[in-house]
Parts: sequence; C-alpha cells; structure tokens
Amino acid sequence: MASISFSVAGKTIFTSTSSSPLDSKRLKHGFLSKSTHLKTMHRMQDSQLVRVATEPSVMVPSPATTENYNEKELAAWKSIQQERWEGELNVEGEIPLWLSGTYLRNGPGMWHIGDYNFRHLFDGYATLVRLYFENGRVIAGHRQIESQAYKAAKKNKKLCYREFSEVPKTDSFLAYMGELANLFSGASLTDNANTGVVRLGDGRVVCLTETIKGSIQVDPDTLETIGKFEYTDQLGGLIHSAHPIVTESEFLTLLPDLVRPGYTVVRMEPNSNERKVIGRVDCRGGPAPGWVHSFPVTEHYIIVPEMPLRYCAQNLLRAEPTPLYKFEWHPHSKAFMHVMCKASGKIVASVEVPLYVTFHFINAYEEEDEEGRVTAIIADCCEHNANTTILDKLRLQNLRSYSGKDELPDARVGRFIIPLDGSPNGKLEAALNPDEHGRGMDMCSIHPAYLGKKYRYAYACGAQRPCNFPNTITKIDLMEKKAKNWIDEGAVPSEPFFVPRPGATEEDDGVVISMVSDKNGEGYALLLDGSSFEEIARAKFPYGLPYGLHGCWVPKN
Ligand SMILES: CC1=C(/C=C/C(C)=C/C=C/C(C)=C/C=C/C=C(C)/C=C/C=O)C(C)(C)CCC1
Ligand SMILES: [Fe+2]
Repeated sequence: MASISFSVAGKTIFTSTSSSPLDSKRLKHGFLSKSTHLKTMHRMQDSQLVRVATEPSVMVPSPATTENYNEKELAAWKSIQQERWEGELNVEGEIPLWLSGTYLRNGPGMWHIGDYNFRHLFDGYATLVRLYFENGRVIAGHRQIESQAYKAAKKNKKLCYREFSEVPKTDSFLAYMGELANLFSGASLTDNANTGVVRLGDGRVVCLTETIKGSIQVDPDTLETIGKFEYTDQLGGLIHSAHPIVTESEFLTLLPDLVRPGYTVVRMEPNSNERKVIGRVDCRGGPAPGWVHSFPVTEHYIIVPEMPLRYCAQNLLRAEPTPLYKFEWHPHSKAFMHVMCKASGKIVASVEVPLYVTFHFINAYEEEDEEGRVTAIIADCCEHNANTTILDKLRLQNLRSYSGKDELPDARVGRFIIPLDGSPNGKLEAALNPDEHGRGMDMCSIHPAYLGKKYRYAYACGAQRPCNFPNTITKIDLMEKKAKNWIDEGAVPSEPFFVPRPGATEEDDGVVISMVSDKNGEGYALLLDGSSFEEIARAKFPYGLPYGLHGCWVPKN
C-alpha cells in the first residue's frame, strides 16, 4: 500500500492511500485512488476513482508565491502550486442529474520559473482544469500542459521561448542575431497553449493560443498532453486567431498575414488536420493587420474584424515590452468590419466603423426584412470603449496590488450593425446600458445552438465597482436590455460557460459554470441556474484556483 501527501506551501492538505492494481497503473502516471479525507463519500465507478497527484511541482515556487503565501489571499494571480491533482469535490447544493460530461478550462496558471516572476497575465504556462459531472457528483483536477516551452523552462530553469510579454535573454550580439532569425522562422515563438480549449467535431480536444505551433492535443479524461496538433496543409504562417469557431461539422479560423496585410480565412473538417482556404481579406488600413483574438460568424457569413490595434513587427523584435506589447494603436488607420460569404469566399461587405477595441466577440446574426432578405449583419462583442489600457491593467503587478480604488476601464456590449446594401459605413453602439453590468464586460459565452443565429442571452464577467478586474457574473438579456448579476465579494470568477439542458426549448434553460478564486485563498466550481441565475451548487477545491481563461464542454461518450 502506498501513501501520499498533497501539500501547498509546505502545509499538508490531505493524505491518500492506494492498493489496487488499477492504482499501481495510476501510480506510474502520478495518480493514486481514494484520498482518505473522502473515505466517507460514496465510491464512484472504477473508471472514476478519486485520484490524487503524487508528484510535487517540479518548478520551485517563487518567493512571491510561497514565502508570503497567505491562505487568506486571493489565489487568482498566484501560480498553481502542483503540476497536477485530481479528486472528488464536496458539493454544497444540488448538481442537476442531467449534467453529465466534462467541463475543461484552460488558462495561464503558472507565472514563474524558479524565482523569476512573469509580468503579464497572458505569459503564464498553461494549466488545464477539469470538472467531471456524473450523477450529481463532481470529480475535479488540473494538470500543466506539457508544451515545448513549459518543458524547456523546467529543464533549463529559464525562459526559452517568446511568450506574450516575456522574451528570452540573449547575452551576446551573435546570440541576438540568432534570436532574430529564430523569430522570423517561428522557432523562438512559444507553443504555450494557454488561452482556450476546444472539442473538435471528431472528439479530439485541442488547447490553443495565438501561435499556430501552440495547438496541443490533450486527453480530456486524464488531462495528459497527447502531443502537438500538426496542421498537414502547406498554409504556413505563424499566428492565428486564438478562438476558432468550432462546431460538430467544422473548424474555422483566421490567419493574419503580416507581410501583405490581410487575413486568410480557412476551414478544417472533422477527422482532418488539413485547413482549406475559403478566401482572403485585404486590410484597408495599415501598416499591419489588426489583432484578431476572435471573430464571429453568422449562418452564411464569416465576419473579419480589422481593429486599429494592429500587430507590430518592431514590437515583436523588442526585448522589453511596450505598453501595448506586440501591438500598436493606429487610430488614423481607421477601423473596419469585413463580411465574407462562407460558401464562395467573396467579400459581400466591407465597412468603416467607429474605432473599437475588442478581444472577444459574443455572437453575430443576419438581420432580415419582412420579405426575409438579409439586410444587415449584427455582430456583438465585449468592447473596451476603444481604449487599449485594459492590456496594461492585466499586468500581474496591477492585478496583485489592488488598493480598493476603481481601476477597471469601462467596457460594454458593443453591437456592430453592418449594412449589406453597399453603404460605406457601419454603426457601433452599446447593446444595453453598460451600467446594467457595472461597466465591466468580457469573457463571454452563449447557448451553443444559437451560434450565428438571432439570440437573446449572453453570459459574461461584469463588474461591481470599485474593482480592478471583472468580479461579477452577468446574464445579459439583449431583448429586455437588462442584466442579472451574481457576486461573491472579493472573489474573481472566470468566464461563465453555458451548458444547455438536453431537450430544453428555452434559450436559457441550462446551467452556467464558472470557477471562482475567492478572497480566502480558496477556489470553487460554481453552478448557476441559467434561467433564474440563482446559485444552485458550489464544489470546493482543496486549494486556491488561479485565474483561467476559456472553457469547453465534452459531453459524456
Ligand atoms: C500575439 C502574439 C503572441 C501571443 C499572444 C497571446 C498569448 C494572446 C493572448 C490573449 C488573450 C488571452 C486575451 C484575452 C483578453 C481578455 C481580456 C481583455 C479580459 C478582460 C477582462 O476584463 C505571441 C505568441 C507572444 C507572439 C506572437 C504574437
Ligand atoms: Fe480569449
């Protein structure tokens, strides 16, 4: 019989024991069964035994995250303390019995190498968190994604690839020249897949970031890194949108072209690794394409945003970050929205719109007249009032040093109205009064069946001021132009993710899942009823959860 302790910052949280042959197999993979503190709980089916990690994190936690470790402090901006863990969570409230499957959430959960602390939220090494729901119970776990960047940092105890704001140090001019060559070939860019996770139509689960090489396949049950997701086409390029549009039948994404400013729109089918070109959009402004972190689609069109926050080749080369990192704000280059027909690849509209800053589109749909003719495209996004300062607010130092002052820049549901009658201009307005959601708005989801269609509800993180980061979960009713808000004072919730109830007919019939880092240094999975927006259950983790970005749902079987 083996026994193991799990500790955070030197404090043993719990001990577990193991004896079965299945357990020995798991021991090899770093897992054990039945943590003793859970002995009183019902045993799950063998395939879902409670498992606890055996290996301590290989990285030595930094002083900022351990010596000063205080259980009563928000865990959101602290590195995860262990490479992996798994166990059953104690549930307060009722998890609906129909909720059967796995919620996965990806995000940058480790922000240091040894005692070197990263600067920016988006720099952290990817931590994948899992909640497996069955029969009203929940098994949770997390695991670091084993990207080349993460493995190299662990092995060499230093940064080896270019992250969002961090650049490996070079100690000679020759080494610097080599670095430049590596940048142009993409060799020095990170594959740290820390932004999103998607389930392809064929069931494969892929973690993503903005570098194409940072597409990494994982096992949704064990969270094990399977390997690099290789695109077998010859499309080349180094970066893509971090948020592809993924349905049962396709994977659509945008490949920005930094040499000849524009975007290639591509499509990949299930059971294939080959992206095929649908069409190309030439940028109307310059000197480089606008940053496309995400984009929306309607039933027949792909919307390509051209934001005045543009990629910047010089900033990519810099060793020290600028306030806008790899990007530059070009208000004189103007802002545009392009509409491409999905079937033909032809551009059916390209309009100038007011300046905007967005990372996340919520949804888009086709507006019809009485005769059923499509007259306009409506595209909604989390819009930061054309203010780029949000990027700097997401520096870890800012996030960790909250003084109680109101520091979060205002944001709104930005609604683009793109006419299809050849008019040169589109509109951008707030879809509802931003005070409804505290003028905070980001990290959104919708009912997946409403993708590209007229919809009523969106779920996102909003704000209760004063705050320095979105601290509420908000349900936006775009028809009534109202919001319902959930808050746990002092806590940081992550992106609310909507899972519809099978067989439901109402758009909001389902649950909203979020993972919350609370002010006591703890973390819990939260379930809200989609319709009433009341809390229906929470399941506490035995450790504080670092903040995470985007999730996906993997239905059972
Ligand atoms: C863009 C390049 C790179 C990496 C980019 C990455 C990792 C971008 C990640 C962006 C994310 C996670 C954006 C999320 C925004 C969330 C917001 C605004 C939330 C606000 C809350 O209020 C490199 C790979 C570094 C190099 C090439 C270029
Ligand atoms: Fe994102």
